[in-house]
Amino acid sequence: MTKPLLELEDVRKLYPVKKGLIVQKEVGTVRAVDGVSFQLMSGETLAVVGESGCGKSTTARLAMRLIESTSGTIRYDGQDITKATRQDMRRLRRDMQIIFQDPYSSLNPRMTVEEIIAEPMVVHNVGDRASRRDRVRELLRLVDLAPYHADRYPHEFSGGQRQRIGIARALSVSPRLVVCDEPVSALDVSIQAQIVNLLKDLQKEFGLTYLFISHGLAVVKHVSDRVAVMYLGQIVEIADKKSLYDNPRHPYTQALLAAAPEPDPSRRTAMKSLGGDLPSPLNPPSGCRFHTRCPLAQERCRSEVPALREIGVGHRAACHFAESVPAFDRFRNGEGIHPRLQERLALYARHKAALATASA
Ligand SMILES: Nc1ncnc2c1ncn2[C@@H]1O[C@H](COP(=O)(O)OP(=O)(O)OP(=O)(O)O)[C@@H](O)[C@H]1O
Repeated sequence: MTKPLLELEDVRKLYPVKKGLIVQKEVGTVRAVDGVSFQLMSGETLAVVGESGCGKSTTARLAMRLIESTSGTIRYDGQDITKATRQDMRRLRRDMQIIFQDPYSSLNPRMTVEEIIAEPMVVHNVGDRASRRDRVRELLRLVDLAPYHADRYPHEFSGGQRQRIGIARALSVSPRLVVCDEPVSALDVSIQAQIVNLLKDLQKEFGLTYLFISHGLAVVKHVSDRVAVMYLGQIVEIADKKSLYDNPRHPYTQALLAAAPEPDPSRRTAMKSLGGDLPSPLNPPSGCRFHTRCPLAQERCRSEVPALREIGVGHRAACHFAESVPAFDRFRNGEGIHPRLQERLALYARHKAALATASA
């Protein structure tokens, strides 16, 4: 039986908002992450998906304790890291590495590829100069680059190659947990699949555990074992991949699936046409946070907060009507679909058609 490598229990990150020129007064709180709980099992990939601003990156940074949580417990390999000392954290950081979204800005342009990849080994005092040199070349081969690339600079590489360098750097200290913060979002669609496949191969070879952050469900379909969907700082649905894609129970997950069948750049506009703007985490709606955009919302959704409850084996959703939300298969075929949602989908289809005409 596998053990959780990472556990978050009711974790919150609140940012006070202050105003005033001379005397600063607290005027509100941004609820960036608001009561998030999940377990990430050793060797699995959990994808955290949601629109921009829903708190995915904050969750990732909290998990690695790159930022301090306001409340809640974060356990890494059974140890509560919110209470870990600096020294403990230094040791643990070697075990948890991060791959960033933008391969253009995350590599220091003044450093050679060798220096970039070796940097975590230097920071964590791993090996001597000669062994680090060998390790860099071995890592370059692992990510399908050539050993002679070690002496070059980042600007000499394409986006996909730079991301391979970022991956080699993360793996240089043999971590167990790798946080992948939108690692393919900045890349061409044709390159995305190559990087996703590389990450999957490396996971198999080294038994890595991935926390994979993405704003689109299409990207994580091939890489994840389980998926958590976030909305305004909270997880609204979490399930194994098959249940989530075949039988999404939260109207927001359904909207994400309907609006973004493939990773295309018009996605965010598409979400707008599905149900208004994303509310601010500074002043989130009462009751169910999704009620202001939900085509199925009823009176109680405005006042009663839905719990994230079990609706199937390992499948949890935070919707008062999770059991009665139309099944996605029928939904996809246009039958049994709620009229208001149908209207929104028609609007989306018109919007896409208009985009296609405009770009023709
Ligand atoms: N240091 C900060 N101070 C105040 N608010 C913050 C801070 N960091 C993040 N936030 C807010 O917290 C919310 C969640 O941010 P976060 O970056 O985690 O979202 P995200 O889902 O990762 O979005 P993106 O995909 O755009 O990175 C946002 O509304 C953001 O503006």
